[in-house]
Amino acid sequence: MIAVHFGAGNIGRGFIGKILAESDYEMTFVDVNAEIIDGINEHKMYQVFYAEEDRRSFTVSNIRGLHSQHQEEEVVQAIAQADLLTTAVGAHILPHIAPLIAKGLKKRLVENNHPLNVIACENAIGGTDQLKQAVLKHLDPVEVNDLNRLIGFPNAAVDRIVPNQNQENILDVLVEPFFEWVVDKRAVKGTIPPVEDIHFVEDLDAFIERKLFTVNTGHALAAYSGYQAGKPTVQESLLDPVIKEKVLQGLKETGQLLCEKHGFDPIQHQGYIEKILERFTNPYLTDEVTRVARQPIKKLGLNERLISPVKQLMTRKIVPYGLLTGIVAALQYDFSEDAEAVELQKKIKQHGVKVALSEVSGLAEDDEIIDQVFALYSETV
Ligand SMILES: NC(=O)c1ccc[n+]([C@@H]2O[C@H](COP(=O)([O-])OP(=O)(O)OC[C@H]3O[C@@H](n4cnc5c(N)ncnc54)[C@H](O)[C@@H]3O)[C@@H](O)[C@H]2O)c1
Ligand SMILES: O=P(O)(O)OC[C@@H](O)[C@@H](O)[C@H](O)[C@H](O)CO
Repeated sequence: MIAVHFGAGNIGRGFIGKILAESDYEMTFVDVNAEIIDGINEHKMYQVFYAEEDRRSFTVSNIRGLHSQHQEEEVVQAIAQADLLTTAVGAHILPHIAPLIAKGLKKRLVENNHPLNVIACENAIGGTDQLKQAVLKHLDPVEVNDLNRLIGFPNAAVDRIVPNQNQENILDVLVEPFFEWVVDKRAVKGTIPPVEDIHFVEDLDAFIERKLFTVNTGHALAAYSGYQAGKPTVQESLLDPVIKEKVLQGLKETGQLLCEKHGFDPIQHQGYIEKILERFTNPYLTDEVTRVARQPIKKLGLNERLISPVKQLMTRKIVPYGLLTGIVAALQYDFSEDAEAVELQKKIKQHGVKVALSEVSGLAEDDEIIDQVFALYSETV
């Protein structure tokens, strides 16, 4: 079995690559990073280490690398023959890889009648749908018809904390032991050759909102508050009782939404929150706040971890002050090495908080959320 995976970064190597290789897939990693691709082709293996006392290690082998810009023909050929296509590049990169994926799928539709599934393993609601829409732009009506018959685009939720790496060998990855990969069963075409650790579900919406609005909302609250308090890592941020309380408040608010909307049991959900806080404070991981806070413009999007739960709670007549305060902290994230943070600060300076938030979130300028955020923001300056 052959898997083509776009994005040989932290999640690509530390999560997707490991799981697929363990299920006997031959992995073709596609990336723009020549150093990583050359390393994969030179060593043909790497190690995944678990962030735990025993530091278990796993060898991932049967891998090769292709450069997405310099080896287009090889990538197209690989897609034409693949049994599974996955991505972990960042949701904002999906439109950039869509043309090459489309080329590969066009060739495949001519040469290969076997169904194929494409799974975007990104932190986004409907990440695979976004990729499919971007791919469709490059196909003619007959190809679209064939694609809809033979190519599945199931959405997915992926969960494993993989921080920025500092390993001696650039291919090796230190990851937390916990992981969860949940895929929407309803959108699968044909069958995906067995992958032991994929969990197929009929109700992905509940799983993905639970993950994004707990793990990623909690993470974002910890990182933006931690950054404001001068903490270098998520681990250190959560040692501060004031920051921990802010995270707990926000997760209490998203928890209320998730339990009401999806019927999660409140006691079990509390257990889920506690387990996540334990994961955030894993002493064997060093997770920089600037990784978790990265791309604040994306994170302030309408369907994202902060604005979406606030919007849904406000529709239910609940004003979630913990999350609103988190949005203020995100608006104040001014890390100079993060291009989106720089752009956001520029927008705020030029147009003010209300216009800037409206632009990045897609909320109308007179939306109640923007008024609430503005009031809280004004108290801090
Ligand atoms: N790291 C985590 O803890 C974690 C956990 C769950 C989900 N995710 C999600 O996984 C995705 C990847 O995150 P990551 O932490 O692995 O980031 P990363 O930066 O480590 O990896 C992204 C990889 O994509 C590559 N890339 C960028 N543009 C490309 C292009 N045009 N073509 C091919 N490759 C390209 C980069 O070179 C890099 O190797 C994101 O959507 C993230 O939200 C991350
Ligand atoms: O990857 P992002 O930027 O969407 O979010 C940063 C972190 O919250 C995220 O990478 C988590 O570590 C991950 O989602 C855990 O499963």
